[in-house]
Amino acid sequence: MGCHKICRECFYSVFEEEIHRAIVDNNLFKPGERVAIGASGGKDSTVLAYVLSELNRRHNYGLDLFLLSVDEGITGYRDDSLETVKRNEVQYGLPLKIVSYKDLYGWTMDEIVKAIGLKNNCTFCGVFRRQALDRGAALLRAEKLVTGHNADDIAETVLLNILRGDIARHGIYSPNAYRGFAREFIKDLERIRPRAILDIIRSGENFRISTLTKMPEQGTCERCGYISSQKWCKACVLLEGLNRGLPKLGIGRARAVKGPKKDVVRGHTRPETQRSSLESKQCGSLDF
Ligand SMILES: Nc1ncnc2c1ncn2[C@@H]1O[C@H](COP(=O)(O)OP(=O)(O)OP(=O)(O)O)[C@@H](O)[C@H]1O
Repeated sequence: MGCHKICRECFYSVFEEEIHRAIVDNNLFKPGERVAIGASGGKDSTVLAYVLSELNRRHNYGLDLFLLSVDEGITGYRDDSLETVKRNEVQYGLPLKIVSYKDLYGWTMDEIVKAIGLKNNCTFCGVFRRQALDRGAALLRAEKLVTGHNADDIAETVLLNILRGDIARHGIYSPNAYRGFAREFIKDLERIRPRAILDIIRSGENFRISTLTKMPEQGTCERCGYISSQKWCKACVLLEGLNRGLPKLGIGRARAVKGPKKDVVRGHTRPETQRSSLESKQCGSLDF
């Protein structure tokens, strides 16, 4: 697209056409597939739900689309956004499925925080959310799950993936602190050169994994049957700790669990507003 300035209408059309091209060029979907859209009620997944349902209609992808929301059980946090998702259900005519931590794990996030305090609650929330999306997709009999991510978040993740190798080796690894650092660094770069974000994403796309690198093998958890590269998935380890009154079980520098079992397709959008605070990132965000 280059660096042309375009008006709002043209932006919409270029944006949607780019997504269509990415879907077609990468054969992301097959006609007749059931696709769950991870719908948090936030801007990224709302854009994703809109664009995917629009393109599905416009280009006859033949997809069965569903909205899938995870209710973490945090008083005053998800309620408003669930209302947004319910509005999207009507606006876009997409069936909505809501799964809750309480139903899936027997604990709300409020109850978890009561048991473990505020220190490690992001770990629980993030791990449980990833698996909840996987479980919800299974309940919907969806072959694919799509989640929404904006360009800033993707650039941060590319940078973090580079930094992590080094940081982990030096034993000072703290994921939340480093995401904050990566975010500020990228914002500084963007101020000097607005294209920096897209360049970082492109360099991430060009990464090649050495054939000598041993990748974790994707298997299933012996306990719950959902995705895991270990005997027990991280969600089961954390849950076991909670239920036994040992909430520290599974917290620490254990290997991160892998993403959802379904193929995951991400909608990339640029955020409308720049978030300024280091702390502003929602905890337990979906890294990829
Ligand atoms: N509670 C949830 N229910 C369903 N899907 C979720 C939920 N939380 C996150 N997701 C999915 O993961 C994506 C990335 O989530 P993340 O927590 O990083 O928030 P975000 O980048 O602010 O996205 P959004 O603006 O959509 O909330 C979301 O766009 C959505 O597709």
